[in-house]
Amino acid sequence: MVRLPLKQLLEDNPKKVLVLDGGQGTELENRGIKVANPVWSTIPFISDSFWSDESSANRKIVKGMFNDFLNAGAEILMTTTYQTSYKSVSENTPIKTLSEYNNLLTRIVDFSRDCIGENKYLIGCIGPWGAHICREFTGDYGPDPESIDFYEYFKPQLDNFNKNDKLDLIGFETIPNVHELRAILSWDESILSKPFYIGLSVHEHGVLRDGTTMEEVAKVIKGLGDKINPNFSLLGINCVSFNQSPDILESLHQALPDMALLAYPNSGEVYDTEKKIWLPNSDKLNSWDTVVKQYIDSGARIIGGCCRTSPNDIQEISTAVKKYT
Ligand SMILES: [Zn+2]
Repeated sequence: MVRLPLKQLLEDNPKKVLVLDGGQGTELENRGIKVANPVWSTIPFISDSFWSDESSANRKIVKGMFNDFLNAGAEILMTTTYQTSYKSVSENTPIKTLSEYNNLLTRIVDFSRDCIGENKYLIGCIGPWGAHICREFTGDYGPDPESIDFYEYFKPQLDNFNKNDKLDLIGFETIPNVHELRAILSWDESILSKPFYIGLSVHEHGVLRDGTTMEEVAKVIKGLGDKINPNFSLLGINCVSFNQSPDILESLHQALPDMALLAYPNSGEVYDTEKKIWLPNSDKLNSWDTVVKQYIDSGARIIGGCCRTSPNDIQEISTAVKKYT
């Protein structure tokens, strides 16, 4: 194998910080793919022409995105599978059976691996239950969140990703709700047999979108003691406010000083939920240089960008990571 196993790389090189890619869904949108639909950035992979026609326009766009993130310095990249759960796909596309679904995921992973080559790390990205019901930024999972069968929801995507050696890491992203966090952390190696991380969806006031504090998050993890799945490799924050993200990561570091962390915030623009557009942030307090330095001081081992971050942002992150490691 060309790559060291990711866990080994991080353990053997305590100073190593990996540069992640940027916001794929919004980057594909910038490049002309219409992602406004229930499976969001999965959409280019649903059409047969993506797979049958080497010169398909969407194929060139996705390949170009990976290329530009690589050239900007990304060392670990994601599959574009945030809204590719079996439930979302089978309810909203012509792909209906489990075998068609597995074929789709395998094709996406193969394609992504071909785009990035054997030397880079590949994350199998999985969005939260909230992405299926459009609640990942409220954390509101209804009146009876305890009764949600999270395992049933995630199982088809997990089973596929667990078995795929082209993936180095599974990434649960934008987890906004403590019930979902508890569910994921309750799964043992028979359910999650590959290294995985959890990216939390955190409010700018520093609590999970459902109000759970970072101390409570730490309590959930510490409470598992020896029962914690040894594949649980990193915890962090994603799709959070650029300005607030260094403080949020530091509070996670205070609560869990031994945990390897990761951070990939939004670009610093602000989403206007009424007009449904991104506005420039007139109060951008930080630059990537200062943010990255603070992340590293707080124990971050993987740093990148989430929604609206582009290859230019990844270039700035990469420069800062080189400067501070
Ligand atoms: Zn995002």
